[in-house]
Amino acid sequence: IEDEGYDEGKERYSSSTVGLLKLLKLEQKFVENLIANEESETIKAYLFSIDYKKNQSPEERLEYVSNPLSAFSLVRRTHEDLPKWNKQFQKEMELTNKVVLDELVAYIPDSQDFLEAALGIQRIERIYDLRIDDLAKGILQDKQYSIRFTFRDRLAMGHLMFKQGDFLAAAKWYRMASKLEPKEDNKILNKILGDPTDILKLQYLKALFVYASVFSGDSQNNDEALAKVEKKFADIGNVDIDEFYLKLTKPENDIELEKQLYETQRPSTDFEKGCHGEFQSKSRLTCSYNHTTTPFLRLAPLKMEEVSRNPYIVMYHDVLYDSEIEVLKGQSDGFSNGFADEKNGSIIRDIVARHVWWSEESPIRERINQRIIDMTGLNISITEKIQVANYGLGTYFKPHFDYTSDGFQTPEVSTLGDRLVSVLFYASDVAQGGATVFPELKISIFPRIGSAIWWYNLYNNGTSDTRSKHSVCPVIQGDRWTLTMWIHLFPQMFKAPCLI
Ligand SMILES: O=C(O)CCC(=O)C(=O)O
Ligand SMILES: [Fe+2]
Repeated sequence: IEDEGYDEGKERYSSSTVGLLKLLKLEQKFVENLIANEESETIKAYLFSIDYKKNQSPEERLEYVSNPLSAFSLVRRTHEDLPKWNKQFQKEMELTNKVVLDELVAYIPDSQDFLEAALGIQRIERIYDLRIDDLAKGILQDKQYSIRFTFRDRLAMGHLMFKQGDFLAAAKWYRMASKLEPKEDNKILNKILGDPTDILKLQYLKALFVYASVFSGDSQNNDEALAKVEKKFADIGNVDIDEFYLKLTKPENDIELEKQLYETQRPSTDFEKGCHGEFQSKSRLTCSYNHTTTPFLRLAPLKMEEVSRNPYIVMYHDVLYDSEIEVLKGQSDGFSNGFADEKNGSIIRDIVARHVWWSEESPIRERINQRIIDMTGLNISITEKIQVANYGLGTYFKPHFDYTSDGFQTPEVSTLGDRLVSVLFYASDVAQGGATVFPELKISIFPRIGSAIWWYNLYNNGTSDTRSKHSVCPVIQGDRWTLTMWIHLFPQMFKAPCLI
């Protein structure tokens, strides 16, 4: 992460489906500029390698970027391959629009974005306890998707995990790459993108040896093991490597190896259990129509479901309308990039794309404000902002608190007090993953379009309630949209005097 420094101005395509759609569009523009020369073998090979023609309609495109495997593929091939293809096209062809191609290539994902995409895949694997061999084959939890990781995708995951020092994961990915290697032995591809077979062999063996050396106690840690292995391999010739690799990949040996690689199991944390949907659903508290919080509700009561009584968490259904969702998604032009975990040494919890929605005058904003008042009975100051968030490839939120003693200071807090209540609207369904989890309370809530939850972050006396700790599980498959508002303490002075 440190390599290139963190450049906030750069597009983070992988952190939101909005970003990924932009990237897909970029690739499609690139293709459109080649179509005139469609007969060329090189272009044919390129179009084949990106599975062009699959994503014609907006629905298909959204589906494509909502799947972590195809999303990763997209980021990888635009980052790694596109510049090489471009170079080849420029050299080989009489293209009228060479400048356009160069211009498009200038916007490809950088290595930070590429790494974020790999970390998203890793996060899905870890948090949902998936097997890498399943993932590579398009099996996500119990669902088999038609999308598979290609040879180069698998190899790239291996390299990135290796670089992260996760040698077990690297070995698992290299193993999966080795299974596709002969089939994708495509001459044109290898000529233009390079033939990584030798690298695969070497890296696969290195990853295995490093892992085994630490696992067996031969080395104290990864660094020591890696140093030993590098030294050993420096003396070995290619013939030995080939021989070793051949042995390793023999079916009978591979089966044994597979067992060993997947042997160790780690118990799930409470957050992860929540993500798996393992928490017992609380015996139904109450489901009812709320027609008392505000006078308006007498006419149009809201569907309310208590999630927890102490601390109080409540869910409302059908409180955000499709027409409103359309409008708030339309705000996505102003999205700021998602952040990585680490930024200037301080932990940043937010890796999703966010947009702060300030426009107080909009009638929609007023309606949503009113609905928040109807649901909570609290006083919303006009200076409170609403945030639209859109998630991307395996993006999530670490367990955190919304009150600002968790290390966050916002200008509102000094004038409005701490964040008493969090209100969260779900502006989409999520096909797989993406639950909101309260690990201390053993509660998880899976997004349902149009629903909202709200909860207290502070006790009645204004001090922090640590039970409000919550997190967002990585999205596995889907397009997650939310709307968040924090209601601050001071404006409740007269609304709910007993609070303070
Ligand atoms: O989207 C969610 O489920 C929760 C988001 C959240 O925790 C936050 O915005 O602080
Ligand atoms: Fe939060």
